[in-house]
Amino acid sequence: MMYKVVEHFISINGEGKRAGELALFIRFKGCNLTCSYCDTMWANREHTKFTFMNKEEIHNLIKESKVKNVTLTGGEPLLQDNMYELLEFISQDKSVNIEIETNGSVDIGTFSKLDNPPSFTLDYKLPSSNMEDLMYTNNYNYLKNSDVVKFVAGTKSDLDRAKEIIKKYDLTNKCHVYLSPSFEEITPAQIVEYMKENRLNDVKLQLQMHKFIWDPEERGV
Ligand SMILES: C[S@@+](CC[C@H](N)C(=O)[O-])C[C@H]1O[C@@H](n2cnc3c(N)ncnc32)[C@H](O)[C@@H]1O
Ligand SMILES: Nc1nc2[nH]cc(C(=O)O)c2c(=O)[nH]1
Ligand code: SF4
Ligand SMILES: [Mg+2]
Repeated sequence: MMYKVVEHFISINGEGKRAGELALFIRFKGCNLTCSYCDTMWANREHTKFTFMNKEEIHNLIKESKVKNVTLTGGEPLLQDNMYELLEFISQDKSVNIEIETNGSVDIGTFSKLDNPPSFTLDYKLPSSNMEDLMYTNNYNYLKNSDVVKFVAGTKSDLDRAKEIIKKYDLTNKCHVYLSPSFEEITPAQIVEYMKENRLNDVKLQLQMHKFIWDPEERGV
């Protein structure tokens, strides 16, 4: 099976549990959502060029990189045909930590049953994304304590909704919970204020570190 890869690069992970650590990023083409704030819409467009890679080539890329942390992102990585087969293959290599950035609309149930399952960073798309209706909340039954549920907020009402969802599904007792500003739509300080006012314990503010280090529009960093 072949997978559509639009870019791969080594950087520090700007997001997630391993933020600040080196990671190899593999970005897959295409997405089923159109979030209002998406910073990688280019990867989702029909005309965007890609390279077909098979599972052995992807595993070789990982081995040759000599980087332990691998982030599969996109686009929506879990929508590639036969993603299960790729994950089954690369997860046999216990020397790598696989993280998957996924949008919260795709069922992660089958992937979480792998022998050595990857860590998921599962978004819950808030109202200002315009994608909330497509969230598949049954996924919260499959969360492991190494996973993350992430809320990208652009408004105060987004934060209210995130608070409700965290409570409704008891997320802080199931996994890590991150709140992240939709870049330049709300300030990190406003999120911290909200966390203080609402005593949001066990929730972490997360900033996209790479957008502070490099030009926020730059690709491949
Ligand atoms: C580009 S997405 C790719 C993976 C998957 N489609 C998803 O949405 O999780 C990777 C992460 O970047 C976040 N993101 C995209 N645009 C952003 C923005 N403008 N500000 C903050 N985070 C953003 C997404 O919410 C997601 O957590
Ligand atoms: N440095 C860096 N860290 C990231 N963490 C998640 C990313 C993504 O686009 O999914 C990303 C990215 O594009 N760059
Ligand atoms: S789900 Fe992810 S890749 Fe798709 S539009 Fe939203 S942020 Fe962009
Ligand atoms: Mg995600």
